[in-house]
Amino acid sequence: MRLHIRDTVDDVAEYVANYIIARIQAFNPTAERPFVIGLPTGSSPLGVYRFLVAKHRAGEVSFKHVVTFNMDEYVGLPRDHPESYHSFMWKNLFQHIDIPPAQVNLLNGNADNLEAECQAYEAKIFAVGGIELFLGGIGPDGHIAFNEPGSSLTSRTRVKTLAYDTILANSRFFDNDITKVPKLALTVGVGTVTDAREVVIIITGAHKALALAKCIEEGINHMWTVSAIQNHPFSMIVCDEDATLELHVKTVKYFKSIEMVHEQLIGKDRMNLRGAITSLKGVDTTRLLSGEVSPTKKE
Ligand SMILES: N[C@@H]1[C@@H](O)[C@H](O)[C@@H](COP(=O)(O)O)O[C@@H]1O
Repeated sequence: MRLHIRDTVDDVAEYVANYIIARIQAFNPTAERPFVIGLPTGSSPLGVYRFLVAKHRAGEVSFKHVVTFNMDEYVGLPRDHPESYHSFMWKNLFQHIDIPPAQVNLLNGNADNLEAECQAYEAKIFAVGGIELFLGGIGPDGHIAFNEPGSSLTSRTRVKTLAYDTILANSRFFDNDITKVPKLALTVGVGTVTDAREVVIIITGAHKALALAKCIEEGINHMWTVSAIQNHPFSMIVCDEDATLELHVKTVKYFKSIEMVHEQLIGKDRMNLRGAITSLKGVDTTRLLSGEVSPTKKE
């Protein structure tokens, strides 16, 4: 697992958006081979979406061959309700980019048969060849999508009862009235997320510091469902300084030093792994870490 620490929430958003753009471009998607991405709602990805829209308007990225699957949706909330995740995604991302509507997938929380809706969603993900990159946020209790504490770490898309903490946290979108917050949601499972070929998680704010520490410094635990990404072969967390408050100094230093070496080796071009390997040849990595030598200056 990689951890990238950025100074502020805006820096996190810019980093993640640039990373996604680089991944789409490196993938070089076509109509036959689209880039499939899983997307979250909430305040965590908002800056990322703003940045993606700006880059799209500047002609730097196209979503014509991108297919999306959103993580979750409330049950029983009308699709056009301002707080439905459907409304959120169209308002903050989809209506501003060139993605064909048929390539947008959101769970239908008003389906007659919710179980069948969840199974069809999983089948559709499978049919397009799986998810290339799943972007996620977390709740302060470490839940990913609506996989509340105690959820199975192999869970699939299903109906979930929301935890009281989540209802309370989300009441800010419903006039601070918990009675207006839906109590059920459809959500992808932890297993659905970790089946993606890459997982990128945004964690910002001091209120999520404990969750970040549990996710990184302790074992995999169903009470902090995001910790399941420890088992993922290609996962990354991007956090701000505030979110590191509960981490050991040693942990922060470790991940910062790893990133420093990484940056020195491959610079801004994070896709250029071939270049990184070439630059590594003949370089003393211990001296590289200390800043004594640079990857390009071989002796
Ligand atoms: N189901 C969503 C999650 O997918 C999201 O990660 C979480 C955190 O939201 P925020 O980013 O606003 O803190 O809220 C909800 O519970």
